Amino acid sequence: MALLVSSWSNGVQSIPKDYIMPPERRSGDFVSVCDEIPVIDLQENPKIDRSDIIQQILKACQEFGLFQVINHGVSEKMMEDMRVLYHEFFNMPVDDKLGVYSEIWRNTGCSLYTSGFTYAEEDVHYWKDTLKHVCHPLEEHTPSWPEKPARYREEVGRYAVEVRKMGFKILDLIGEGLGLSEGYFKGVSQDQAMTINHYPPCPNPSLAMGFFGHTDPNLITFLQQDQYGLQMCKDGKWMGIDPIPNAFVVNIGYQLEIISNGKLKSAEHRAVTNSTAARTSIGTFFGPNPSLPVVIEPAKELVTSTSPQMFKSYQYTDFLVDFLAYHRKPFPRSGTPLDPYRL
Ligand SMILES: O=C(O)CCC(=O)C(=O)O
Ligand SMILES: [Fe+2]
Repeated sequence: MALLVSSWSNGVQSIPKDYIMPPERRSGDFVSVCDEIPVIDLQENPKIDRSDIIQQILKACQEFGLFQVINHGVSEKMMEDMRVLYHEFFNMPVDDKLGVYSEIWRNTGCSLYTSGFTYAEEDVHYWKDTLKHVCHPLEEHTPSWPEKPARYREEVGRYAVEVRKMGFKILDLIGEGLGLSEGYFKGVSQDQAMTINHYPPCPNPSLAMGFFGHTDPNLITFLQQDQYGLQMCKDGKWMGIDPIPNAFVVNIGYQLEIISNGKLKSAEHRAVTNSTAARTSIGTFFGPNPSLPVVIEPAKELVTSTSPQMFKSYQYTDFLVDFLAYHRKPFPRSGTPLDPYRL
């Protein structure tokens, strides 16, 4: 427990040696907020055609693999309640978090851990603590969630239901745009999990990293952020993502790139820290159920003579094992976790 950054970093003047990234793994000083990252308004509006919105989303997924949505249907009050709740959660006394603490990242159930996937194996640590749990079906999973703050299960449960509605609405728009049959994504998005990353103020943000560069292994992710800190990489260049109040950042994960037969790009992203304020990102991840045998492959509709199959067919559980193994390899790493799946 003493390992949690939020439990020891308050008031420290400099970062411990084992949090100082080697220069090539730091974020560098010249990343600025990019105003080209698409912001898509999902408000139903008689002047905007559904097909226009679909085209905007597809274009964003092809060019950036990431976009923001506003007027998405999840109430601002609920989003604000989440920010307040998680602020309280990460500021609770250490003993109140014991029930969910775990030394390492776990794929199932609920865990609160620090740094990357496996703290004990890392040469350098990341300036973050993470709470992760599964959200669907609710009744099955809420008993594993934190008991404190007392309203946790009720409020987060309501939020998970609303985010699920928004998620499927956006997945339906993507499916329609790709020409897939209605409800195509249902079978590969049965898992809904939340990952809440908390980055306490860091005395030396330029020497430390919050979250290493990665691409989400699941289908699609919806993230709300309360401060600047998220960056994405496009064509080898890192760019900052504007923390638009009450927007969701939507990013494409590896499974959607594969199912779309490469028509949609997944987005590599990372998070930096800052010295003045704690930052908390609240992410919801949709993807195949990691506890069931689910076969993933490019959608048959998207494999044609002019667009040959780009990726193998495989079990999602195998992909997750390879993804983790990749992220446990020492630096420098070559390739990406997607490479072994290309044809
Ligand atoms: O904290 C952030 O903004 C990034 C979080 C993230 O990429 C993740 O949880 O996968
Ligand atoms: Fe991520």
